[in-house]
Amino acid sequence: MYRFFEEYNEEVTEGLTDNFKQIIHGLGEDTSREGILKTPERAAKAMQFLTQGYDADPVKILNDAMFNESYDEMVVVKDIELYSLCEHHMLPFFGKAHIAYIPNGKIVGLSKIPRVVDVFARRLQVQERLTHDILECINNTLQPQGVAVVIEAQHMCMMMRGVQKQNSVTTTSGFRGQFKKIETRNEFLKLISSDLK
Ligand SMILES: Nc1nc2c(ncn2[C@@H]2O[C@H](COP(=O)(O)OP(=O)(O)OP(=O)(O)O)[C@@H](O)[C@H]2O)c(=O)[nH]1
Ligand SMILES: [Zn+2]
Repeated sequence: MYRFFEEYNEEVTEGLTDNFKQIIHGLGEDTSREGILKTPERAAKAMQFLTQGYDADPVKILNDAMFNESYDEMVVVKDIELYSLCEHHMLPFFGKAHIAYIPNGKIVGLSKIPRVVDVFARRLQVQERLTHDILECINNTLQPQGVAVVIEAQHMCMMMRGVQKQNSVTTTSGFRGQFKKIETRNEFLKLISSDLK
């Protein structure tokens, strides 16, 4: 889901470039200065890159890589790095997602799980909805016996500005199916907190 230069939508790039020029001017900068001359266009492309998740179909990503398999133990993919933008300030929040599911006759290609994380992270988000979007997408598409999502993230809007707390980490989680059971949930939480590599 990584855009290449050719794939930037020209009309969108032009519109965003004009707007970024105004923003930069509004901030008191000289938009004709050499170092800044191309910045509106760079920013327009950067923002399109960071929100490319709107164009992707996470259901298709999962559906195209599902295989019949009788394995019915927990599958855990942990420490998936993620970068998103908070919808309130459009500043980054970033951290890790830990995801598990228990198959119900079908497994999914492992790389597709981080891909689904990226599809939802590369949009304007709040951490709670990001967690929920990933959870529901895997639950509805793979229809496993259970699915669990934990996200730990730091929000630049709480670090660089506003309350200016550098060390707070926000954790959100969601559980479906078998993970509603305390033993299953505990096994997952133990696996994601272990240092086993
Ligand atoms: N629940 C939730 N809140 C978020 C997330 N990202 C940013 N926020 C918060 O969104 C809130 C917006 O609050 P407002 O009072 O409207 O905005 P603000 O005046 O800029 O708030 P401060 O950040 O406290 O200065 C802030 O409390 C942010 O910390 C998120 O992913 N989830
Ligand atoms: Zn914010």
